[in-house]
Amino acid sequence: MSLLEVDGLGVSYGRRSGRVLSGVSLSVRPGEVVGVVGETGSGKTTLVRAVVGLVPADEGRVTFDGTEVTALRGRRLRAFRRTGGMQLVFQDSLRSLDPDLTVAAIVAEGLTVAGGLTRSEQAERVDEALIRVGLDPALGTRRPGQVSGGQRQRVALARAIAVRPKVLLCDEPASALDASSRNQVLLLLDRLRRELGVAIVMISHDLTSLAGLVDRVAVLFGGRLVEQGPVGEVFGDPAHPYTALLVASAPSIGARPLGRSAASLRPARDRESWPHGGGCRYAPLCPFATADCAVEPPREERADGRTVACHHAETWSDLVGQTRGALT
Ligand SMILES: Nc1ncnc2c1ncn2[C@@H]1O[C@H](COP(=O)(O)OP(=O)(O)OP(=O)(O)O)[C@@H](O)[C@H]1O
Repeated sequence: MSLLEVDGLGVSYGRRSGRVLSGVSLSVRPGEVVGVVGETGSGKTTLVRAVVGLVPADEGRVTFDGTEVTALRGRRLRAFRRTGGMQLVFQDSLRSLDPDLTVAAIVAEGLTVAGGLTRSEQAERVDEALIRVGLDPALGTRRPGQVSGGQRQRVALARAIAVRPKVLLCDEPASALDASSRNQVLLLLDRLRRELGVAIVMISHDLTSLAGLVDRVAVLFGGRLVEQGPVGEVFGDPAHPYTALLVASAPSIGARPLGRSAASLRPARDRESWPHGGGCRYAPLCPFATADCAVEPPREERADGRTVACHHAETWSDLVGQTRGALT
């Protein structure tokens, strides 16, 4: 049973932006960690904002714990948000945390909004959340500018978990940090998932950050999911040429897709004239694309929890190497 179901989600920011997300489907089970990876501008932030109802969807549905979030408006949407079942954690905690509030007041924000707790119960929950993320409750009197970047990100996580959510939506939660603080935040997320049973959707452009943490991964390109499945399978044996390129470009994750070099997967640059119809968004760059890829919507093959949207999913890997000279 999935806790969060995203079904055919489409989003645009007005007519001029065009479709920023199209036909995105994703499901998250209780306690599961799902990674969403994609390059800058692929729509990752838009996806998490649309999931919590901060950006309206213009097609598709988001259902969380039995509630269709995309059908909620106005008062009902605000009431749903107050329950705190889904919590967003942003990349830049210096900007997302109110600089004038103390750490304790920040962590208490969601609890105040949800209501129903006495002052002392609320203070207890704040201390409990700070301890849970590895911070001394004595830090509660400081302001965001008076703690380190790594500590600030922990404060953002403490704020999110204080309301006991079922899903944390983390948008590049560690990418603004130095390597050591980044690792600590990733380890902390892993611990929170184990100790609290909270599901996590983790957005990142960095495969390495996702590799050791997530159960499943979805790959976004140009606002569409090109592939998703168990992380070991997707990173170990990519079914979409774009995923293969990402994996080959991230040697630190230890996977060796097809045993080939990144060069054979290198994007083609000679297809600018190809029509951008309803076909595969990656077609103009894909070294294995044929002309119909650009106009025909790619099939979504589903088997064993894996999905791949590629016309040549079964055959492109056989062409690696042969096509390089011909198409790139
Ligand atoms: N408020 C907005 N108004 C108009 N266009 C927007 C808005 N927010 C995002 N976009 C556009 O939507 C597309 C997807 O942006 P989004 O921020 O979701 O991508 P992203 O994958 O999260 O990128 P990054 O990794 O840089 O954060 C981009 O082309 C962006 O310019």
